[in-house]
Amino acid sequence: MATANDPPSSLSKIRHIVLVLSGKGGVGKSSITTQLALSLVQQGHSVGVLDIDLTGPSLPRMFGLESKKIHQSSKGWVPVYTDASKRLCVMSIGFLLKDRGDSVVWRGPKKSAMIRQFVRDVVWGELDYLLIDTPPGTSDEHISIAEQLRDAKPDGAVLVTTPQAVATADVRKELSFCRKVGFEVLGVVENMSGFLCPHCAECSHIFSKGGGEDLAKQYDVPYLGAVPIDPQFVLLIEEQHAAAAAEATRDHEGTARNGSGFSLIEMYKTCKLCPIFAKIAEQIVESTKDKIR
Ligand SMILES: Nc1ncnc2c1ncn2[C@@H]1O[C@H](COP(=O)(O)OP(=O)(O)OP(=O)(O)O)[C@@H](O)[C@H]1O
Ligand code: SF4
Repeated sequence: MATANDPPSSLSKIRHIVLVLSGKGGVGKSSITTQLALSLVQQGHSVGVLDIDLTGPSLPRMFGLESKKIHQSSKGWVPVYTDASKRLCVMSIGFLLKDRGDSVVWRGPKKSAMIRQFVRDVVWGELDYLLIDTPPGTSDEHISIAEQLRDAKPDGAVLVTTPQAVATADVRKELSFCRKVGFEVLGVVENMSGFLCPHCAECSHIFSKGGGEDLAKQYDVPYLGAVPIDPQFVLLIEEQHAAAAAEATRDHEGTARNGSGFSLIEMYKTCKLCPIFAKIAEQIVESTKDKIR
């Protein structure tokens, strides 16, 4: 018989659970989660992505799924699949809002209840990786997810920072949070580490550099790599957004639907950040391969 301490059965067929955290907002946590998911899928893994940023959910847009809604099955909420191959699915509060512009202004208990539902009532099925994208800082959402995952043995957390001292200072708080709640730190990623010129692929370090690597050394945690700002990645997301909007309009008008033809998984292969993330994903696979949940 299941007891209160048993891990949620919704997570029982998930091999690895990895959280993505950052101390500061806007450092690119959702972009990192998205690209990590795409890289893991390209390497043959099945991936689910849970967005617990309840006040600023950006994953539906990142994955071109803004017009999608969640379906309820007899077993619970069915996440949204990005394509017919069913290798990548996403769950976000963004799919539950009536209007994309609706804001979520909730106190702690309501947020905790929502996160509990996201962990327990989603039909994730069999997955190699569940990536959990969190809001910045160490807020109600973080405490709730730590409580919900207490018995589910998550593999650990990836911390995202930008190179500047102000961002790395905030990541220190995140490191201390991970230690308090028992999340292993799988590594630090330094995002927005230089600017990739779209013309010649030269990387200019417009901010300082090396803050993420220094932090990793100081705290004796793995450094997973530096990710430059790539304007092509922003264009890719915009292009996908336009394709998804056109598809939603066709649906609305009742035009025969054959999909937008845009596959983020395929298109991402053309992005200069793709090989960088392939290496980051390989390191995460290596560090989690012997962990059994
Ligand atoms: N390496 C990158 N190259 C190009 N654009 C990037 C990169 N990283 C992030 N961005 C862009 O910066 C913006 C903010 O990124 P993102 O939404 O991922 O940040 P976040 O840390 O998740 O924000 P929030 O604080 O809202 O959770 C987005 O428009 C994203 O496309
Ligand atoms: S990096 Fe090279 S190609 Fe890019 S803007 Fe500068 S000079 Fe021009």
